[in-house]
Amino acid sequence: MNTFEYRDGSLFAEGVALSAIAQRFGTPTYVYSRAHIEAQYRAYADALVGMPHLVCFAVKANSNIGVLNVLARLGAGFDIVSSGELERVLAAGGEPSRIVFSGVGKSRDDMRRALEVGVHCFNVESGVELERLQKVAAEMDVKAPVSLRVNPDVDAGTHPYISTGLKENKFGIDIEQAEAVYARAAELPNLEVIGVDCHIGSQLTTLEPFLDALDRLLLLVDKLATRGIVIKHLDLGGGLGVQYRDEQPPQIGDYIAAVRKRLEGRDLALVFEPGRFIVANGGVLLTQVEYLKHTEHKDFAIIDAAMNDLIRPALYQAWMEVSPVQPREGEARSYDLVGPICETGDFLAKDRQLVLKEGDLLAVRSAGAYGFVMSSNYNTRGRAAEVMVDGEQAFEVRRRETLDELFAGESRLPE
Ligand SMILES: Cc1ncc(COP(=O)(O)O)c(C=O)c1O
Ligand SMILES: N[C@@H](CCCC[NH3+])C(=O)O
Repeated sequence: MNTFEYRDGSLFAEGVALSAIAQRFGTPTYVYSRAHIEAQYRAYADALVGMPHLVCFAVKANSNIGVLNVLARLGAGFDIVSSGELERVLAAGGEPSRIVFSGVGKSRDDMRRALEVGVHCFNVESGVELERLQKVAAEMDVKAPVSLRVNPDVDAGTHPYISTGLKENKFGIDIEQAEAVYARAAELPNLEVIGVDCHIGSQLTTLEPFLDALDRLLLLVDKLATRGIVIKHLDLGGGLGVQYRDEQPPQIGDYIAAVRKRLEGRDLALVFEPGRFIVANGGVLLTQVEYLKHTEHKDFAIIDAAMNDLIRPALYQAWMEVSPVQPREGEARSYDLVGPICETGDFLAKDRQLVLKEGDLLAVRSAGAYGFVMSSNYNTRGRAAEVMVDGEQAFEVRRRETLDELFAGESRLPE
């Protein structure tokens, strides 16, 4: 589904021209499409119809409260990794009983708050975390629902920084050790074992690694059953890839059909934690050309968005498609699109054939996931605004950060 399309020579987000958004809210600005986010969530949920399931949006991919609210209204669950994300979900109207809590470093405060509001499940990533959770739950005199995140040692075939299911990664419990840790969990009085969890990586473009991991999890579920440990749900994490350039990620329907087949005859509910799939192609980063700088070796378009706004190209050498908002006629040149930050790694795209003039608007596509959430204040740049388009209307769901807000909390030393 493509919600960003040209009409009469101008790029639109649903019914709103991106040029109008730039005029009203300035640049750089993230622009999201409600219709896209809803359609992607529904595609996941619809594929699972007839099986007990929970689609928990991975909040780390885009934690804007407007975005979370759109999903909460559809009845989505949420996958969180901090109490900050927990508070965002609550502020957005998310249902605590549909929250799963992932992450290798949950603090005692994180655990207390999640137990207080009553999350669906803790995805526990180590034996030491399990012992801590038992202690915190005992102090509160409650039972904590628990899944162990196992590391199935499969190669997701994705960028090494976003691959999480290999033995050498910090995530999860080695599948070889999992039975013993489950046995311990079953002994602990303030824990209730309910699931098995895994997440092997992000931006996967083939199904095999998902299905290999699932097969390994099912073997574990059977072994646990012989010990009398009954697993109620399988959490297969997120990770389904999207198209940034010419990738051909699997269709959600094919993925779920393959999962369905493997679960036939079993009494298991399913949990998924998709992030990128729901939001990546539902967002663009809108930016303006400040200068065109021609050197003997290169043509640079210096734009007002930078690596602090969108770090994916610098960090993962990620390809982000760039489209002119109002394309011009003329002879294209090969531009590197670079920001104002004092780093050679500050680029959003390289060697793009474009016809540009100073002041032109550009849309960096597929920026709805791991965009704003990974932004920083490097070079004392305020964070971009975020706008949600809903049909013919555009709402500012986060205003541009002012310098006052940026400095808040800092102070001089006493005289
Ligand atoms: C535990 C966990 N769940 C879900 C996700 C979401 O992944 P994706 O955005 O690739 O769907 C991640 C990020 O990779 C993760 O670490
Ligand atoms: N931030 C990464 C994905 C990380 C997934 C989180 N476990 C990206 O932009 O591709």
